[in-house]
Amino acid sequence: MHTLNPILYLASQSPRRQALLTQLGASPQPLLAAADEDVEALEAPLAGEPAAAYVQRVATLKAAAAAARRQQRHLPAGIILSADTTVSFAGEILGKPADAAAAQTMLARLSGQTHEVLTAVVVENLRGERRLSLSTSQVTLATLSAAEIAAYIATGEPFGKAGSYALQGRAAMFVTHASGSFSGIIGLPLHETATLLAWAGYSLLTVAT
Ligand SMILES: Cc1cn([C@H]2C[C@H](O)[C@@H](COP(=O)(O)OP(=O)(O)OP(=O)(O)O)O2)c(=O)[nH]c1=O
Repeated sequence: MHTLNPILYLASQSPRRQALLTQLGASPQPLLAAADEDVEALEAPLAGEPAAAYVQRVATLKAAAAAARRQQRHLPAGIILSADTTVSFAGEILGKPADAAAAQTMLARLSGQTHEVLTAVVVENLRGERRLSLSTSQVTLATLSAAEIAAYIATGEPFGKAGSYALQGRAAMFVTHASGSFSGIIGLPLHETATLLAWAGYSLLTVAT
């Protein structure tokens, strides 16, 4: 048994995105940046940039960088998928915390409040055409004590996560309400992703003989 699907390159170092795609039955191949490529620079918000514009711009930059990387490495043609997730609260972008103090500040701000989680996903087809989808979800956190925030940071979970928490992890106990896309909150909105993959000619349900 084999599928007729093209190669699917995942332009992400996130094991969660890999796992979420695998959950759909896809077989993504990582297409990672070289050590000397300045990936962090891609993720700097512009002054006054709205969160929705920011995630869409960064996800698009990630896809473009991956497409260039594929060509440089003379890898076979394939579909390219990238994504970017951020948290938006009170008009501000809350990205990944730089350190424990930054995580503490973010979690204290999000405590007892409702914020938005935005994920943009970009797919490039075999002809080099790109499509993007934006997923926006709302998450409400319980009021957190200083001790709870400190203990949560000590678990290490906030690091590498936009907004300094992981809904798929221990922070689930802090979430009183969430609406939107669960997979989008944790890094890859799967309905939107499947729709983009279908557009690009990557089938997730039909298996050829
Ligand atoms: C809010 C929230 C974010 N996150 C994560 C998803 C993203 O991986 C991360 C935001 O960082 P991103 O820059 O979107 O992604 P990444 O750096 O992990 O991977 P790459 O750029 O290589 O694709 O925050 C969770 O895992 N759970 C959550 O509940």
